[in-house]
Amino acid sequence: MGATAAPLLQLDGVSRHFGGLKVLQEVNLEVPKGGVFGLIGPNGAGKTTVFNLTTGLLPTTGGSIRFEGRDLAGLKPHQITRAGIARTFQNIRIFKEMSLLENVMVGMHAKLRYGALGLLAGTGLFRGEEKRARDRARELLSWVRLDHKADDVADNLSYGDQRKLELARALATDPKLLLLDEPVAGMNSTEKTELMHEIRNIAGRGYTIFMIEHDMRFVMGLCEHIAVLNFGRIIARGNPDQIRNDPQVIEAYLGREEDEATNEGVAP
Ligand SMILES: Nc1ncnc2c1ncn2[C@@H]1O[C@H](COP(=O)(O)OP(=O)(O)OP(=O)(O)O)[C@@H](O)[C@H]1O
Repeated sequence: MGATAAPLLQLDGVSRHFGGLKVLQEVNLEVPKGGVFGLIGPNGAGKTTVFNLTTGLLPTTGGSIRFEGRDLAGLKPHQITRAGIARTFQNIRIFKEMSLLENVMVGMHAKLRYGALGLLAGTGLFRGEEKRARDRARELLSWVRLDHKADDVADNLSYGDQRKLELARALATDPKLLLLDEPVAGMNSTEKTELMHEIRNIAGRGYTIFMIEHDMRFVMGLCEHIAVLNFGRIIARGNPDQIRNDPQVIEAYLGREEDEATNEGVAP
């Protein structure tokens, strides 16, 4: 066997408790550099908590999280963004009264010398930088096929397009690792197919995608690697075929309420 490359993101024995509630217990997870990695699991399994710990929104109760070999403990969210990790949220957080272009430019402030407010005010001094930022924002919007709506107000977007805008804004921080929390929630099947294509292209540009998603067709169609979380523990890791056929995974999904299992079962 050849040497394996160091993972981009590594969770080592990570736990998170809320009072007596052990939401994550000794989670070990390695997200390799490149491609699309999926984290799945029943509702309440602890998936979003993994993202909240990785992005510094919450401290861990135990264990370590490393990004490019660097321990993230104690770093503030904006420092983690600067280190190269960006995310979207399950509940959309865009500025509805701003244009799409402005929303993406706000995402750039972590990297710009003069800050987003200076940019948006457009007051001359930093025009060169502003133009570059606008061009880049337009380019990122084109990656999710929203560039033709760049000057529209974000409030006018469909729910699916709002999710895509969030994705473009996360890319504006120039991340190496992009965390997507349920990217297709609320999308129709045409939008899902388009987004699958767009995420594949983004990964093809060298970004690593780490995605939480309930839509099994989407996960199985897009992810090279999948980990399954159940009651705060990783119960399986592997490629889509291995996950689909893993008895513990089938049990975790089919052992639940019938209506949930029907909507989200592992069989595509
Ligand atoms: N800040 C918090 N304080 C207290 N409990 C929390 C907090 N964040 C999450 N939890 C609890 O942790 C558990 C796991 O939540 P989490 O959102 O990580 O699950 P999930 O797998 O992302 O679920 P879903 O698929 O429904 O989004 C839930 O019981 C939730 O109520």
